[in-house]
Amino acid sequence: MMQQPGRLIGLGVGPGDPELITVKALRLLRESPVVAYFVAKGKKGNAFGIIEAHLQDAQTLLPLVYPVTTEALPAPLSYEQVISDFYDAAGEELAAHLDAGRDVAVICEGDPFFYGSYMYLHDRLAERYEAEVVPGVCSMLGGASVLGAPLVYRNQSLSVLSGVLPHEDLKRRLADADAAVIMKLGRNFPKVRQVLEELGLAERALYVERATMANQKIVPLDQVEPMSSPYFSLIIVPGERWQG
Ligand SMILES: C[C@@]1(CC(=O)O)C2=NC(=C\c3[nH]c(c(CCC(=O)O)c3CC(=O)O)Cc3[nH]c(c(CC(=O)O)c3CCC(=O)O)/C=C3\N/C(=C\2)[C@@H](CCC(=O)O)[C@]3(C)CC(=O)O)/[C@H]1CCC(=O)O
Ligand SMILES: C[S@@+](CC[C@H](N)C(=O)[O-])C[C@H]1O[C@@H](n2cnc3c(N)ncnc32)[C@H](O)[C@@H]1O
Repeated sequence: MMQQPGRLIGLGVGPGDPELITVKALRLLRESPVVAYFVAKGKKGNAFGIIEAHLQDAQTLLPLVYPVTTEALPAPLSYEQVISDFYDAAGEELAAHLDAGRDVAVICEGDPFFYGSYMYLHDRLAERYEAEVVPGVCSMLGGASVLGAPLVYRNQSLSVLSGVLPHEDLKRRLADADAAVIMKLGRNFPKVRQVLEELGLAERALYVERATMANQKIVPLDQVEPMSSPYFSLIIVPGERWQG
């Protein structure tokens, strides 16, 4: 008899505070024989840290270690090719478990479909296997809550921007925004702050590192050490308050 394949599950585990995981994510995490997670080389993994207390001995752990995040690559290697090969290999690793009939939960910090690596596995596997995605509280909402910053009033629109954008692109998009969230700071922080200053937005902007995590840090934007900003930080430019 053909083995019934396992299910691929993208599990959002929230922005850091272990209590911000959903009841559904926790149930599916406990029920999954295989738990996969992305992690940078030499790190523990932010998503992993959120859920590790719930793991049981019988569960198989599958760390998916990024071959590169910020390191320069020797020619002829390109970042895109290395990353794409890595996702292909990770997809096949998961497929072996799914073919053997085992469900695989891929845990994701925040929400799986909001800049989450799970998306690249989903794109590779969701047509071959049954896939379920459980949304999570994303970092910008965790960030807004700890910063005490209502994001958008009435008919304002919110722009979510990547700090990786070049200076001029970022400036144009921010100049047009009612309210904005800027993700992916890290080495991009000095450029992002410079753009906010040029637009006169720096005073309205709020900065947080590792929002809702145990080592969360909120620092006034003008006091952030330029090269100390971690990748897991973001900036919020809240919409102008509506005096309703
Ligand atoms: C290259 C760079 C550019 C960029 O962000 O675009 C980039 N990651 C960078 C840095 C970095 N990444 C991580 C750390 C350690 C953090 C720590 O542990 O403290 C550091 C910092 C460091 O190494 O110093 C870990 C990490 N990253 C992702 C997850 C999984 C997840 O969140 O799901 C986790 C682990 C989560 C966990 O631990 O749970 C996910 C993504 N990271 C991507 C790209 C995309 C995948 C590649 C692609 O397809 O391009 C994707 C999927 C986002 C996307 O596609 O949007 C940027 C350099 C910026 C710069 O120039 O400074
Ligand atoms: C690869 S994306 C993952 C986003 C995640 N899937 C989510 O739903 O928020 C990583 C970026 O999300 C932001 N981020 C994720 N978690 C964060 C947190 N707890 N505090 C601040 N920023 C965070 C940072 O801007 C970081 O560069």
